[in-house]
Amino acid sequence: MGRSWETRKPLIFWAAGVVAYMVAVFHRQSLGVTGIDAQARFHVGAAGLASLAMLQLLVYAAMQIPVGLLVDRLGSKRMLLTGATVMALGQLVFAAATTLPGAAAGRILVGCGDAMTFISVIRIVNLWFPPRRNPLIVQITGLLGQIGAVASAVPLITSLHAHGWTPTFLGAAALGVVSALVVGVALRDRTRDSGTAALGLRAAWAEPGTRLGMWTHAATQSSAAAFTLLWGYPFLVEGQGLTPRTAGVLLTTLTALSMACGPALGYLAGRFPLRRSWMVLTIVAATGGAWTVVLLWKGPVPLWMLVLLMVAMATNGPGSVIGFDFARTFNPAKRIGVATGIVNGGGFVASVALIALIGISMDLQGDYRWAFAVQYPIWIFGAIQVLRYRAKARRLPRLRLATGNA
Ligand SMILES: N[C@@H](Cc1c[nH]cn1)C(=O)NCC(=O)O
Repeated sequence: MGRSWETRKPLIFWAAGVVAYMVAVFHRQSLGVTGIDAQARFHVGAAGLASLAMLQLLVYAAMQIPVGLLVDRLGSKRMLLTGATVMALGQLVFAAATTLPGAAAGRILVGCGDAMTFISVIRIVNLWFPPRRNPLIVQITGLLGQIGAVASAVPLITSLHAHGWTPTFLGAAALGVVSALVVGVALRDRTRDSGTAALGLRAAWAEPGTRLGMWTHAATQSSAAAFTLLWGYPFLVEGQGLTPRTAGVLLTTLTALSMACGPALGYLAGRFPLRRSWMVLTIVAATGGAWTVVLLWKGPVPLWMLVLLMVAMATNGPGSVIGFDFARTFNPAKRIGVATGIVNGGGFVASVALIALIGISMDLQGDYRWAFAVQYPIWIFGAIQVLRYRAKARRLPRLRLATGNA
């Protein structure tokens, strides 16, 4: 019994964290899938709806470093429980809200609780699994989170049409109870860190490997994130003249391919840790290359080329996870929370900035081609920073971490 518990407990703890993460992604996506009803309920147009989504993402991004510090001090279990409770509260507020400020308060709470979840799960993986298996397990965590996103659409829309707004979001809030119960019963934390938060933050930031991870996350994930979270559907329907159904199929294809790509990249990153930065640069180049063909195409882009664009962007989410692997291999376990927070925060700040820049560009000149061209500075600057911090990380002597190289 003792032995089998010892071998099973990492899996049980991780599974509890994954349940919490899937519920968090369900909450995160709940505004997107109920957007049309939200516009009617809060008397806002597309811009008002986009502002609510951006607000939630901004709070998520802004919370990454404080939450990372708290994860290091309080452990994953407390943070996952707090995150589940705050998100449930957010959905309660959203269920009752009838005005835009009320809705905004709900989305702020959801963004805040969501911010506590992924970092806490990454810490469970880092502490309980052997280093070689970390990249694959973190990829599978991301993949299972995507299932939470896909699974949110049908139940929420069905419930919205059958029972209406308030009961649907009360139901979503109740999921927080499930998440808290699973974490409360199944997860045990390892010992807490005794260092000070300020020292942890300074040390994690000073480590070039952390910033290598941050720029990896920013350069890889922003294109697909902006596409799936807001601009993909209007680009495909208004910009390319596709039917809503074909646009939906392409977006689903992107998510499905991304889920298939995760384990493959996780395996490669674990097997060839010294080639991780090349994987990152290849992903950025492939994404930039596919977009360049699409943006330069005269007239409507053929469907096969749009499919190739989806294939290239499908590598973005899994590629971004390599950033967390840099954080892990270049930082000791006691500051893994804050290092992961820096990496995750960088990726989401870049994604929010890209979403905003595409919107501003569309308002100014109305052409999707020019609007999507705002991605180039992010890719180019991101790739330069990856090369720069890779060189810095390689120059430092590495005594401590087996795969601490780029
Ligand atoms: N880049 C994502 C992870 C991912 C994996 N596959 C697709 N996306 C990320 O940063 N996740 C953080 C989170 O809170 O979801």
